[in-house]
Amino acid sequence: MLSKKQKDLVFGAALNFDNLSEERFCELCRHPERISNASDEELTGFLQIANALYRGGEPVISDADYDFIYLAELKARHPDHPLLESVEPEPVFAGKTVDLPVIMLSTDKAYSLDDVERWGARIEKAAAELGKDFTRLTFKVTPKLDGYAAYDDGNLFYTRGDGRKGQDISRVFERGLQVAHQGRRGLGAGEIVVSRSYFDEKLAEFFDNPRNFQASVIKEKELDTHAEQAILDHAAVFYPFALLPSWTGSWSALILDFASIVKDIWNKVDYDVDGVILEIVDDELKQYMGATRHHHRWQLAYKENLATAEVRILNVVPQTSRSGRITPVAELEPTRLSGALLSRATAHHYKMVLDKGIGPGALIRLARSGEVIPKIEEVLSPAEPRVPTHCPSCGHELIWDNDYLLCPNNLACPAQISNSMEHFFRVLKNNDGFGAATIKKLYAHGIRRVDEIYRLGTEQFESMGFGPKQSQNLVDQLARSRSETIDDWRFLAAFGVFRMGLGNCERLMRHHALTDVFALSEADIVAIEGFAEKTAAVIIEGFANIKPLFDTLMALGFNLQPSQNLAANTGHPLAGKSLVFTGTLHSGTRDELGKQAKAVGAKVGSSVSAKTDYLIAGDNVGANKINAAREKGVTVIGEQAFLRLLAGETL
Ligand SMILES: NC(=O)c1ccc[n+]([C@@H]2O[C@H](COP(=O)([O-])OP(=O)(O)OC[C@H]3O[C@@H](n4cnc5c(N)ncnc54)[C@H](O)[C@@H]3O)[C@@H](O)[C@H]2O)c1
Ligand SMILES: [Zn+2]
Repeated sequence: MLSKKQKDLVFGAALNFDNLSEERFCELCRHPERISNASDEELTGFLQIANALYRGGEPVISDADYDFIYLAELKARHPDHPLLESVEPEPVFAGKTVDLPVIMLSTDKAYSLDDVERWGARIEKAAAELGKDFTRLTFKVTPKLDGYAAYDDGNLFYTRGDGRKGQDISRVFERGLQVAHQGRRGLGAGEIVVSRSYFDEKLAEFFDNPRNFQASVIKEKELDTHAEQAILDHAAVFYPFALLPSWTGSWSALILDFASIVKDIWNKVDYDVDGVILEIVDDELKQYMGATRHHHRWQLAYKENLATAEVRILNVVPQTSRSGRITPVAELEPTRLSGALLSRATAHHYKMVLDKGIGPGALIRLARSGEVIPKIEEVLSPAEPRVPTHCPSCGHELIWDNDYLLCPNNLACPAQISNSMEHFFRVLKNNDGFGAATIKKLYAHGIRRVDEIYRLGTEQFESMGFGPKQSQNLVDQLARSRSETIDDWRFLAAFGVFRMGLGNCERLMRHHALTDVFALSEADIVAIEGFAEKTAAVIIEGFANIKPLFDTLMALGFNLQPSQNLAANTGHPLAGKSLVFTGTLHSGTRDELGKQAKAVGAKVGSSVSAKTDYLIAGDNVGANKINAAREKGVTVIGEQAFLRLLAGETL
């Protein structure tokens, strides 16, 4: 149950327990996994209450749980939900709100270098649009203070509130709060923070956590004596972001040394820090990029997800995959890791199970990777492994295929057939309701192929034990999956041909039309970059195997979108494009880069015309030249963007 103080925070934030009883709220706190069964009303109610408690200094769940479980659930259900698109408000205490001098937003979050690089690519694009040289931009990295956000305009002091209206808390300066580093007033946005070492030494017995303490500093009522003392001791201060220690440098310097820069900045201050903030130092570009309702596009919070845990394996069970390979799935002592409750992990294959001793009782180290079921990377203490001899699904004898155990009974193995059907709908993506449970039921009623599913009507679904509403929904979803457009490469990938996942299908179809894939020779496939000689024969055999099903489904009719690049006839993003280089380049001479571009099928010209696709602008290019190119409809890109295109990536 919640304490009186916590309940006051909820009511103070104009929330109540109408949609979600207090009991249910507490139940969902204790059992995060149950949030997936909560209704939408319960979920949003839960988030709002948890947020009000967090802002009021009484968090009931960890930040990682909040982000990775509860908020993630809302993101998965309703990516455009208004709660996700605005700043999470602070509860309004009894006082009145005032307009903030500037809008204070939240931050966009990144948890991997990939996320950071995607952000960089957006900045590079914006820079090119403004005719700015990306390589010359300065980036700044500062510690992300985990305190209480506030704004100091030199006259009044405000809380962040909902980002647009906050509360006047000027009183805390009257109480003696200092600006960090004996800074002056009026330095804008920052956070009220308390020294980590001081908190541990002097405050930990009186406050649950620093957040709890920070919230107490701004309370209207008289200050707790410990809080008062912390202010007088200058352990609690207002830290304007402008005074934070920082790293600055170019994008390439940042990316090259990312891990050590982050580590260094992270540990620079003796305050709670929950990440680092990356931003560009260029007012014009910042203004150009602007903000969503939630965050500035020129700023990014990088957080780390370092948690690992030592976990005991309870049992290892074999699972037959779509391709017949047997996956070893370890059942674990349920373990909480950066927010998620994990109870299963997979080993790569049975060879690894044997080599590393992945058996019941083994101790492993798990790291959270963003996948739902993590992979076992490290075995700390091995145990006797058990290797199955027969397929857990069909009972057929298993054979070894290199490192893998394989069920060769692919035509009649229930697991392989069901998983293939499930795979089809999952890859197609434009449908709902054909998950494992549905497919299992269909299999039990004799369904073996996807085309059979497409022929079912509501009556047949009902006769198989689906309710009337669900039956209608399944029929509607089947119709939807045939009427909504599907990229042709995605359609091909849904058949699950060995080695023909989404990436390879897309690559293949930049060169060949869907109807031609069954006539391809090994040489045709090997000629495409990214396909190895060894796999070409397997791929052709795989296509031959799916041909009957493919033809049947095509006859049913799907709304397929042919791939674009057929005309250029090589898969490369620069193929068939005309380029012009200008300005000082750093990664090679104009001639060298031109040659490389030609090698992938680009045409290189010396002056810009309406036929030019890309103007690659190095350093020291005048704005006039860039504007003139743009007026002709030419895309202006920087050297880095060009290098990425050259490497086969898209912008
Ligand atoms: N545990 C819970 O119950 C609970 C509930 C709600 C929210 N949360 C946590 O709060 C987070 C969202 O809070 P948020 O909206 O404040 O977003 P945020 O965590 O992204 O923080 C954004 C804020 O960072 C601050 N900041 C700190 N250092 C900065 C720097 N160097 N430069 C610029 N700004 C800096 C600014 O005040 C800015 O407003 C979630 O990720 C979640 O983890 C937890
Ligand atoms: Zn089998």
